[in-house]
Amino acid sequence: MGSETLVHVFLVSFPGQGHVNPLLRLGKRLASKGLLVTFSTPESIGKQMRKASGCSDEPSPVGDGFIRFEFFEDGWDEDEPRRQDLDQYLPQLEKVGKVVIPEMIRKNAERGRPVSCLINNPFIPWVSDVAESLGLPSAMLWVQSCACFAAYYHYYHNLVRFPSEEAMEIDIQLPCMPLLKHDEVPSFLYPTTPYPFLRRAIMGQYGNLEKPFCILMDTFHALEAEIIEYMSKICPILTVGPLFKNPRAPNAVRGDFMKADDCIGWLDSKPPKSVVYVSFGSVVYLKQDQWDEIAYGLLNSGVNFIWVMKPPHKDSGYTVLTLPDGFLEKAGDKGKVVQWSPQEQVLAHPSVACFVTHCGWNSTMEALTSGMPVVAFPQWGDQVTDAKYLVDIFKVGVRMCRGEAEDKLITRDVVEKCLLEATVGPKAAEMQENALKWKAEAEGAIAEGGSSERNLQSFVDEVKRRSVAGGEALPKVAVDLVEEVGGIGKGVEKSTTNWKMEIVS
Ligand SMILES: O=c1c(-c2ccc(O)cc2)coc2cc(O[C@@H]3O[C@H](CO)[C@@H](O)[C@H](O)[C@H]3O)cc(O)c12
Ligand SMILES: O=c1ccn([C@@H]2O[C@H](COP(=O)(O)OP(=O)(O)O)[C@@H](O)[C@H]2O)c(=O)[nH]1
Repeated sequence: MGSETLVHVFLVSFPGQGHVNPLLRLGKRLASKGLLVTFSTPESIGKQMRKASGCSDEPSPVGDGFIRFEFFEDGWDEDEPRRQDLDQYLPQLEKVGKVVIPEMIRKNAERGRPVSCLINNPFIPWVSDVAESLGLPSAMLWVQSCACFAAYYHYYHNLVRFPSEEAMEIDIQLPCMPLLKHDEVPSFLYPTTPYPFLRRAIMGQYGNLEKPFCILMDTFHALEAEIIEYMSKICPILTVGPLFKNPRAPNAVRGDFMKADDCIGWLDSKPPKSVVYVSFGSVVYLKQDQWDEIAYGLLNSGVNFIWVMKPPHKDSGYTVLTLPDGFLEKAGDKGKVVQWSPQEQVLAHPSVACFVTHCGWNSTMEALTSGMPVVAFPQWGDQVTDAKYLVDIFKVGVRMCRGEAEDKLITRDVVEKCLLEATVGPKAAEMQENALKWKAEAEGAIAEGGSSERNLQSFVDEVKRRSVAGGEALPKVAVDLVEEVGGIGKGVEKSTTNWKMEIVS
């Protein structure tokens, strides 16, 4: 069957690695169930994805369906430094996206690929407005835990008292959740957060939460059962995780922004469970003095290690981190420092014993699902909450730090102690056992008849049902979009205005 005859879903992603990965994984899962999936994000990232991962606009087969990429210009020059400032960038994306996404959808319809559903991830809630104005159904993929979703929900609706300037160090009790200490609440909610723009970005999504007909989540029922059940009574939640394993159709389509360095050959040469994998994800940067302590902790513990040292974005304001003098020589064949790793493969490798992680939700899910114990080194946002769950609830981790807000240097002795605790001895064995239990639960969730698999199937059925009911029509009236057409730069064709006028009249 050609890709033209399939029901078509259009995915729009915020341009961050931690957002692209889960949405692309969802795209592959939907494609494997026989849908045509178009994945879209700004061209600035598209360029990197094409170069590092070979993403193409030609449909690539995945299971019974296809996936293709279609990037869009965000209206700014290639090297515009304002992209690093979300308070400026998010309104720009909204202004441009509200014009170019309908245009892309119209063109797809003209080419025999009418779109039946739009799906976005957090930070770009206006995608649901676009869907509504075109008369299309929309869904949102939440890319953090359900616990964090619940915390933000209670904050947004003012249902519970959160830390405030008057009372910073209060504990928080949310329904169906463990008591969170003040520094275990997602840190964007602290009055003192250095990232108020990320709080605004997340809250923006809650302002639009009634528009998507469904909120998909990259988690699974057994992992967060109580809070999933509680929040499901309030919001139309479908848990579909872990998304990163696609049992039906493993497929080479990837969305890395940087080419991964080869780690597998090196790992193959190491004994089973002898390597510590250290990575702080795509956006966290530590300070130089902390970096030095981790370096000495790794050396002093005598473990083998792979350490990801991602170069900072040139406009991020971060200074390039360095390794202590003679570090690589001292580490010798015990250590490997890379710029970007093939993390999924590393976590699945038998030589790896544990994962020192910043506890981003993707890394958290990938670790749990790979049966990998962790050393938790959270910094901000949902990471501090994920660390709490990894250590105290899922019981697969030891805690190395409580977050950036504590402003505490974690010394090399503590680093060494945590690494040893997580790799040798009874605690390591217990965590390993628990991690394998979660791996098995996760595999059950995505297997035939499992909770996530059933949820994904009912989502696909609903998209198909709505697509028949809606007749896959060309976009309907888009009055509020017409006014915006004037203000955009490149990437928007002249015909936009005419089309708007035709549609409206
Ligand atoms: O990419 C960004 C940007 C950004 C800024 C400028 C620009 O031009 C493009 C992007 C800003 O904040 C982020 C915050 C993130 O938090 C991460 O988001 C994940 C998913 O929400 C969580 O699981 C992790 O714990 C958390 O670290 C992840 C990101 O990828 C980003
Ligand atoms: O060297 C690396 C570091 C990270 N990742 C991937 O990048 C994503 C990071 O997402 P996460 O939510 O963990 O953290 P964020 O980068 O958003 O803070 C995950 O899917 C990782 O597998 C990777 O492939 N190689």
